Amino acid sequence: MKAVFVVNPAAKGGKALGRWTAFRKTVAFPYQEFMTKGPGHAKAIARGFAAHQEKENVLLIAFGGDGTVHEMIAGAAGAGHIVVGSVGAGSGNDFGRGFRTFGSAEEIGAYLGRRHASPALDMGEVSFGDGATFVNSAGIGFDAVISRGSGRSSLKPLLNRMGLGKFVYALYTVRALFTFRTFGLEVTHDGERQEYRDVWFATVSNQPYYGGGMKISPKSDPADGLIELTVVSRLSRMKLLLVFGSVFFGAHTAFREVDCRQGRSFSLKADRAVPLHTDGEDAGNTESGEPVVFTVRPEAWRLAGQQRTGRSGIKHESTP
Ligand SMILES: Nc1ncnc2c1ncn2[C@@H]1O[C@H](COP(=O)(O)OP(=O)(O)OP(=O)(O)O)[C@@H](O)[C@H]1O
Repeated sequence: MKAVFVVNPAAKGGKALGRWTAFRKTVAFPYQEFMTKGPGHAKAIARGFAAHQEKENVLLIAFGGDGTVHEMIAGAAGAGHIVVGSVGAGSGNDFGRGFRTFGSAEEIGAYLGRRHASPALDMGEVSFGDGATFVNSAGIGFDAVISRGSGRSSLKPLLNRMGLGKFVYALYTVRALFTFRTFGLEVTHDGERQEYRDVWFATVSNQPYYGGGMKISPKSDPADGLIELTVVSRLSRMKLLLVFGSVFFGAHTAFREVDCRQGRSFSLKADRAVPLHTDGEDAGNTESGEPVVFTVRPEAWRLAGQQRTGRSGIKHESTP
């Protein structure tokens, strides 16, 4: 198996480059190296490998954050000869909380030598713009506003350099808490229609974690051919803060204002334009009254190493 590193030198406010310089000295197997030049480049590199099947299978290793591995999986989707691995070198690294990642070059060497499992896992697809994908989660509302604000923040590089990257997220959470306007939502799922009022956010998950370690969807399993919807609605600002705090432990699902559902497809129609995120990256605004469909694409990509999460079944809460 051929090993290819795709390095995002800009991840974690540029710290990833220094980490890569040290990491590459520890690599004791032959490899190819690519440096990404900007948004979309990691996807294009993965697409290039996906389009040309050689004799050898390819292990594509993302060296960066969630954005980098998200792009690489999108580019490699459907190519059976590509296995995707990751070394978490970003600020949030939610991918590494839900999926097995490599901690050292030695581990990658061992994987290449021993041919560990490469399970085929699910990916999410979103009918938005030219079509978007997610491996962790995608959603609309309050959390997407935070992703947008913290992603664009001029404070992010500075706080990242100081090792305080997570503060950017906290800062924008508090800001959104005071400025966000809730919305009405219609969800269609399995031929059933559900209406929600005063919605803060609706997130569709493929794995349990998002937002830098919040366990938003505790029962999500990227190997089950299903995705999970979490809708948070009809909460005061203060109670939302409480629910947000409990998300770190996955305890929020006990609140009656948190509704969880499981399925293969969810159509979400908001009554006003709302920001959308895919894997924590800003994806633009949905249009008022226009449905956005979130669908699971089962066994779309292969992960290097045994999958770490995996349970089945989900508690269906009562709806508001
Ligand atoms: N050379 C580059 N210069 C600037 N941005 C780049 C470059 N290469 C890639 N990018 C972009 O950097 C963005 C952030 O990358 P990534 O998500 O990997 O790191 P992060 O934001 O630090 O980590 P995390 O998403 O885990 O918090 C991505 O949108 C990616 O497309």
